[in-house]
Amino acid sequence: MGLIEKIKEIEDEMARTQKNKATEYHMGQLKAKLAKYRTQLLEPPKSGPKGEGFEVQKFGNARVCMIGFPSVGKSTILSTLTKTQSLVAAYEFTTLTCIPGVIDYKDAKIQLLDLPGIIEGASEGRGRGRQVIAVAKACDLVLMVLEADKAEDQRRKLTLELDKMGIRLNRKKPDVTITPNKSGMVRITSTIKLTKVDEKLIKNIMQEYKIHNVDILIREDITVDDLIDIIEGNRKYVKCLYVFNKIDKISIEEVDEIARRKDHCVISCNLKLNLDFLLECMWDKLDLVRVYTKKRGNQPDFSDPIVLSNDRNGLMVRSVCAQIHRELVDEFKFAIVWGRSCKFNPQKVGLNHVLADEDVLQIYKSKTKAQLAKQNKQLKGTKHDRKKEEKGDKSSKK
Ligand SMILES: Nc1nc2c(ncn2[C@@H]2O[C@H](COP(=O)(O)OP(=O)(O)OP(=O)(O)O)[C@@H](O)[C@H]2O)c(=O)[nH]1
Ligand SMILES: [K+]
Ligand SMILES: [Mg+2]
Repeated sequence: MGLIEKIKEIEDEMARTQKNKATEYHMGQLKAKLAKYRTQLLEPPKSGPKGEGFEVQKFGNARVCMIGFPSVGKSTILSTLTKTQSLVAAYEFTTLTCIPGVIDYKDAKIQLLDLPGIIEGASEGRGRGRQVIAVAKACDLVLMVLEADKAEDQRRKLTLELDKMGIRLNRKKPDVTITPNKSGMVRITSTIKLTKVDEKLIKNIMQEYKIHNVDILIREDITVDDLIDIIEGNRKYVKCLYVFNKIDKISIEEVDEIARRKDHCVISCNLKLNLDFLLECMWDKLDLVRVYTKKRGNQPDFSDPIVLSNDRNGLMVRSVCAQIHRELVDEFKFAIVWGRSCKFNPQKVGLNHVLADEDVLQIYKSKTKAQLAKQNKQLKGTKHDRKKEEKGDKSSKK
């Protein structure tokens, strides 16, 4: 039996099983089994053709991709927001590969990826769904593009497909730490009351994974799925913005209601409606921080910031140095900062100072290794000369 069939079998059994307190433990075990098969499915094939991925070179300060059903308007969005033209047509699967474009926004460059449409069953290999979803895993933000009049159904299906491939949208990694011990048992500590799992259920799951010697520290009211996510360890927590396109097809009342929801943006490419707001939403969601560097006595270059990602690189001065030059962290002496991250303006700071958007930074270096070596050489040289002179003095006195 292939993996897909095994998965199907467990899914069928889960659908058949009534959900109640008595079946809770069995359901937990089924979920763990399912997760294990799905992880196997995610592993690249050991032999045979790997299947063409959609590798596109990273560019710019952040990467955003568009995921959606066919013909929801992904290519229209790319062609509208960037200088790149991606083929737009009324038939499904117009786009067959990954097409990158660049959005210039607030001095930053954001790479936007147009992708083929995906359909139900994508995670199990229908169409090029698996490759498409793999791209989403490596992005800073997913735009889930939905057709306004079919949006809820599309959203539910897409979320499920992404979920099956280990992508959790707009969620944080559950606060659970599992550390090995030598006690020969599973020890569970929780800092808050657990209402969705009990000790027996947790131990059942651990047994399913054949994990016996661990301490589990739980700091939030987790579900079985959260626990499995932590054990599997390969989940990706990705930000998502729900983009409702073609709002020209629904009523103004509906538009108004959707527009008020968190992480939602309503647009119409045809009517060129709200596209500026889409950019603003993307920018807010990406949460990028721009830092302008300046040289002593000069004005900062406000057109060319160093862009830091709030979650990936961290916001410390150290990250800026690392982006400028590999050795700058070692050569760093101190920096002076103007801006919102400071108590005083300007302020002298070290490598661990946390920067804020639009800060201005002036870095002072200590001498580089090469400079130090040169200095040493010169010093040696002068010592040598002095000795010579001294010797000369002595001999002349003789
Ligand atoms: N009514 C309406 N139609 C739109 C809008 N935006 C795009 N379309 C149309 O939707 C159709 C599909 O657009 P595409 O941009 O090719 O869609 P896609 O998502 O890239 O499609 P695939 O590449 O096939 O997955 C085209 O006929 C567009 O003109 C809109 O805001 N309103
Ligand atoms: K299309
Ligand atoms: Mg397209």
